[in-house]
Amino acid sequence: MKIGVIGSGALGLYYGAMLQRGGQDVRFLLRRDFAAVRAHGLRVQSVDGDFHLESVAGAREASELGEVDLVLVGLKTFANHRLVELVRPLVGENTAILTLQNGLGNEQLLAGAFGAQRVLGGIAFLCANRGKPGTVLHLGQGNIRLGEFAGGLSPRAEAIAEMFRACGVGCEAVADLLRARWEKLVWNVPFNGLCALTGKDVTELLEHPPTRQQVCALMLEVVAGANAQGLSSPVPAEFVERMLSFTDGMDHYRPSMMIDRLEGRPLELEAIYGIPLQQAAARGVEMVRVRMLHALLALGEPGR
Ligand SMILES: NC(=O)C1=CN([C@@H]2O[C@H](COP(=O)(O)OP(=O)(O)OC[C@H]3O[C@@H](n4cnc5c(N)ncnc54)[C@H](OP(=O)(O)O)[C@@H]3O)[C@@H](O)[C@H]2O)C=CC1
Ligand SMILES: CC(C)(CO)C(=O)C(=O)O
Repeated sequence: MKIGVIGSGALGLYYGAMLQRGGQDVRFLLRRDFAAVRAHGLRVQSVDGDFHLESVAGAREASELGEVDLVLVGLKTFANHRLVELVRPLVGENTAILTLQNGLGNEQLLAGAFGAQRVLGGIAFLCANRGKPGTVLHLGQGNIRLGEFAGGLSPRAEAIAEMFRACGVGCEAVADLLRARWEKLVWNVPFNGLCALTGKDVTELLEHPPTRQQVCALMLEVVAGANAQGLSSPVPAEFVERMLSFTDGMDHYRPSMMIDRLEGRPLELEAIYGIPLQQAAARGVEMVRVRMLHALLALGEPGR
């Protein structure tokens, strides 16, 4: 498969590298890493074993990548105002577009520009950070759950999931993408925001009983928001316990929103807070703690 990666940071470089190592024809839209990758290839430092790709196809302009079978989107959502123009040159008659970004609203944006039938979304359970230029750090996890924006289990989603698995990435096709997106928000809403706001990592938050309790309360609010959306089946309250014990297993992980705040970049507030708050409120669920967290995060944004 010809695959084009738009947004080649921690997530885009990691999955793109795995797919290339597994035999796919991958090309990357590169910015910060362009010169390093051109000179030395791409290095993946991974908990599953390091590897190096000597020859990597990359360009600084999307128009140089050519049409592909599959576009993988790994932009931060705060760069979504550029998303459509960056993806457009890669789209041919049969191109599918898979966004692995966090939060809500990304598939809608792509569907509005390219048609809902082209668009898939994926939820990445990945802990990856950027290393020095030309290097990506895979700290843990990596499984993906992906599905059609239009809903239902399609042969195309199954085939893409199979391709990821063949390249060493755990991947499952799901029929209800919206449910999977809300489940991911159960993790992202408390941890991304609280870590960005406090400068504490996930382990520090969970080892302090009062903040653990707040994490839990935030998760329950998101579950209530999710269950107002008419999902194929409700997200059970026990899901919160599962997310907490999953995170207990992470060793001082710093979510990317925390790193963005520490490094002075904008935060993915609209996709992870603004749109979920609107969608929950539209169905009669007011997520009060989430609203407070969103307000405090927005207050600290650059330029405010
Ligand atoms: N990192 C992770 O483990 C996970 C991330 N996610 C989600 O995946 C998405 C990507 O996250 P992550 O990889 O961490 O983010 P990064 O900041 O590491 O990567 C984003 C990439 O997009 C590039 N980019 C931004 N604007 C443009 C533009 N106008 N033109 C070209 N490239 C551009 C950046 O360029 P430049 O090289 O100049 O910085 C960077 O390479 C987010 O939605 C995140 O929430 C989801 C699960 C796990
Ligand atoms: C839940 C986690 C940390 C990794 O599985 C993640 O995907 C994220 O940072 O968004």
